[in-house]
Amino acid sequence: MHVVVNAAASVDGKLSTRRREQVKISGADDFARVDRVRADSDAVLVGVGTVLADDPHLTLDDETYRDERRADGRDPNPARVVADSRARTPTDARIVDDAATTYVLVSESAPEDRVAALERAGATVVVAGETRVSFPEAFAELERRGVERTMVEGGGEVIFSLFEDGLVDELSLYVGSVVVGGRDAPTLADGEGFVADFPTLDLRGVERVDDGVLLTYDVD
Ligand SMILES: NC(=O)c1ccc[n+]([C@@H]2O[C@H](COP(=O)([O-])OP(=O)(O)OC[C@H]3O[C@@H](n4cnc5c(N)ncnc54)[C@H](O)[C@@H]3O)[C@@H](O)[C@H]2O)c1
Ligand SMILES: Nc1nc(=O)c(N)c(NC[C@H](O)[C@H](O)[C@H](O)COP(=O)(O)O)[nH]1
Repeated sequence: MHVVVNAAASVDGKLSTRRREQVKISGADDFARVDRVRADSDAVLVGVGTVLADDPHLTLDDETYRDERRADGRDPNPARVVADSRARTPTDARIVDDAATTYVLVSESAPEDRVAALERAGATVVVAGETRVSFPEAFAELERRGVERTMVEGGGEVIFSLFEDGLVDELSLYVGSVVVGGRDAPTLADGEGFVADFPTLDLRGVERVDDGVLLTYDVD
């Protein structure tokens, strides 16, 4: 599985506020770039924290990208994937609607009634890991279902885990010209944090976009 992480952070590295309320960090050009990266992916993944905070739809905004994909014999929108160990995704979340295939990755500890409710709402549930989603296992299953390229749109807990598992191939970080602050505000990589063996990156590009900077990296 090729994994591309994309996020937008404030200059102080925050993805949202201490209240976990969404902040519009990207401008129009960056959101247009995000749409292109989505269009080039088989799936777009977020954590359930992002679903509960932002209720994202994760489909393509630009109809021409859907037309391109149809012409290539692909689904018009990439699949949507939620990492959701305990199946907390609300059945009326926008990510569960019928605009695209939705996979909910859960652990063996997910309550059966929640799993059944998500399946009834049209989601495909993939069980991987005992108490927390195991990304290596879940990605192997997604690959069996034809997902070879996944874009990850956050949040900080999921991004940290993917770095911890050594699964990230590329990172695009848009740094917006704003200060959010807050010691408890989500950052690009939260989780437990590393104390040694920090993942290192190769800086591939630096580009001014809107009034911020787009940094692109390959992960070693
Ligand atoms: N600026 C951006 O680019 C951007 C992008 C996405 C989210 N956000 C913000 O980030 C916040 C949400 O991020 P978050 O860090 O709270 O949540 P998250 O989206 O990273 O989801 C975390 C949840 O995912 C589930 N999960 C399942 N398996 C996991 C695993 N192996 N490792 C880690 N988590 C696993 C757990 O239930 C966990 O609570 C919101 O405030 C949102 O607005 C910002
Ligand atoms: N690239 C980016 N720039 C931002 O400034 C910001 N706040 C997000 N946040 C990611 C988050 O999950 C968003 O909610 C989805 O990018 C919305 O996706 P939809 O339009 O609903 O498909 N992402």
